[in-house]
Amino acid sequence: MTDSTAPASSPSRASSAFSAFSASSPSDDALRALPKAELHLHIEGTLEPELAFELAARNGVALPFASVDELAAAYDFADLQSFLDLYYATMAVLQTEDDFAELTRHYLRRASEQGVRHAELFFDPQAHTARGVPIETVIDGIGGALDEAERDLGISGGLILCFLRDQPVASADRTLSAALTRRERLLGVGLDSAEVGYPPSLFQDVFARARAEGLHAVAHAGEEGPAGYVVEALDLLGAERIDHGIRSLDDPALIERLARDRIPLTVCPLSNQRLQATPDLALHPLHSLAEAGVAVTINSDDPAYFGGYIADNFIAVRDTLGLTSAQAEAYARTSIDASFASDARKAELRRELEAWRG
Ligand SMILES: Nc1ncnc2[nH]cnc12
Ligand SMILES: [Zn+2]
Repeated sequence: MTDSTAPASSPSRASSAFSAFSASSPSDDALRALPKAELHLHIEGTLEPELAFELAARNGVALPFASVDELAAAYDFADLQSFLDLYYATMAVLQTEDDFAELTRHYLRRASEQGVRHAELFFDPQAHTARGVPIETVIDGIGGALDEAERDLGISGGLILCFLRDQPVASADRTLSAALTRRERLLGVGLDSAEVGYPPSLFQDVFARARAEGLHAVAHAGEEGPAGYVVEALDLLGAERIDHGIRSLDDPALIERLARDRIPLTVCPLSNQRLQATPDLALHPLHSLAEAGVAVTINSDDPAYFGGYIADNFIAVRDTLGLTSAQAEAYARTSIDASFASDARKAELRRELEAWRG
């Protein structure tokens, strides 16, 4: 793999020392140390089997599996829906504010070890309120752990409330109203869950209301669904980033638009492999999107289920598609640029990236 596949923002310098660094293949440790922003991470998707069983026992919730090993063995998915069925069933163990805080603490500790310096966490409140868990319990638990991580680990970040697109629009509307009691905790809103048959257009009004509250807007689109859903997410929801978006490649005009308007795609290689959104990681379109000038970032989606956290995704990309140090740095820089961090925080993170290069 040569530098010709580097993302558009990849640096170029004349010095031979830099060129040697630039073309080298980074070690696992270097990829873990690479300062980066995680922009596509469902906090419920970080629930590891061990913690799921611990919380099940603590809360008296029955899991439909006899052991940690039996649960882990079920992580063999044919598509998005087969994953979602298990994902929603397992998260029933999350009941109290403490449970949500503990889940988030576990994730942020791991994220820190994987070089995450800024984390924008998706959460699915409707999956919890439907079980009788108040939305304040969810937001206060996750938000409290984020505050601790800022203090103890130096990780900045925030929360993005995702509407479940396979639930009625009226439920999304009620969820937004309820969440606005914690407005200061929210960075933005997103759209997730089963995609095909649930176009973004359904959620135009609720996204307009969220944007009027000053919230950022992102949306899953083009994971399993068509490129047309990406266009709808941009035109009708005002999405500032597209989560996944890999099917955009089916529409050359859309690719041109994404590149021209610098609309980031938060891509999740291991997820796409595990959910068969891409037939083989070696054929993943990550670098093709970057070569087309699209602002692409590497993320982990639901790492407890898909075999790896964010640095593991970088490592898997290196081992299958190839990844030079310059490319890794460029993907990390794009993640900082595409984040909703303040300009001051972005400047700090870019300095950390410079220091990583050495
Ligand atoms: N990959 C994914 N796509 C859509 N909804 C999700 N919820 C959690 N993970 C998801
Ligand atoms: Zn996702």
